[in-house]
Amino acid sequence: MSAGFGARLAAATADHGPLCVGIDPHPGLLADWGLPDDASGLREFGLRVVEAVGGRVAAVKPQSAFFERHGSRGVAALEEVLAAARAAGTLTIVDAKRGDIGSTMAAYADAYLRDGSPLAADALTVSPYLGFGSLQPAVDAALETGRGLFVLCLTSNPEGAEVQHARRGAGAGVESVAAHVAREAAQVNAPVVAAGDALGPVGLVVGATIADAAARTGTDLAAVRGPLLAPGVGAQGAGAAELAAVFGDARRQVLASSSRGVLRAGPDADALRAAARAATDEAAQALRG
Ligand SMILES: O=c1ccn([C@@H]2O[C@H](COP(=O)(O)O)[C@@H](O)[C@H]2O)c(=O)[nH]1
Repeated sequence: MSAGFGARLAAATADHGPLCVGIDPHPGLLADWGLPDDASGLREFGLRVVEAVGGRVAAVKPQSAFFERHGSRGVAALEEVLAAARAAGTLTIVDAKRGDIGSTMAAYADAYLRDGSPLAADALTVSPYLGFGSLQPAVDAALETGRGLFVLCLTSNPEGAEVQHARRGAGAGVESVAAHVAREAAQVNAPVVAAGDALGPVGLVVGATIADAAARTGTDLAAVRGPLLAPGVGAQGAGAAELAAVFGDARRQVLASSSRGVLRAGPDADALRAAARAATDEAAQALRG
């Protein structure tokens, strides 16, 4: 891969708009689509989404949990969906929220961020709650291979606040956990951006549902100089107004993410495409206007 993830994502959003379509094969959606709740159903579901929106949206984001439900066959289906998205020229983000001590994190990095791995994606969601430093092997792999990370920062669920808004440090150095995560990501991105990339490889997950939490926690999203993955659009209730209000100055870094909001239009490919187009237009108006 020649360009870094931040640069590739910036190019993809310039071409297709700031939307990522989540591939979340919920049991209920599989039933609505007339597919069995087994590995063959997952595979068909994922491939139909890629067929409908591949080459038309900036990225797709398979949710690993729904594939893991069906064990090794489910993971094999995820591998096929990733390969199909790659073949369609669409960026892939595996939403697996991995995080562990450094040596185990290195194994996760090998699985999701190394050339030739069957689960390799363009980016991976990771959890910083074993300490941001525990993510270093994944940061190194992302920098080496031109891939990216999205680190959980201010997640879309209300329970996230009890950890992410908590204060750490002492004296003048007191800051929220979310602000600390953002500052650590900014430090990795700074040299990459200084070298000319539009965005660095370490992004954050910041829910479109968090209202004014970035300001309340002192989290400087624009300063991260990395992409901001914004789940919560559609089924969780956020739309254009929320995207514009949450991200303010950082709005050009945002990749809005919608799963059920698009997937409920399926299984018809034209209907899926139309739902993705409408969600893209709404996000573009909120974030690029
Ligand atoms: O803060 C977060 C982080 C990840 N997610 C994931 O995004 C999708 C949302 O699905 P919708 O159907 O669009 O609600 C899902 O895979 C979550 O695990 C999130 O929602 N919030």
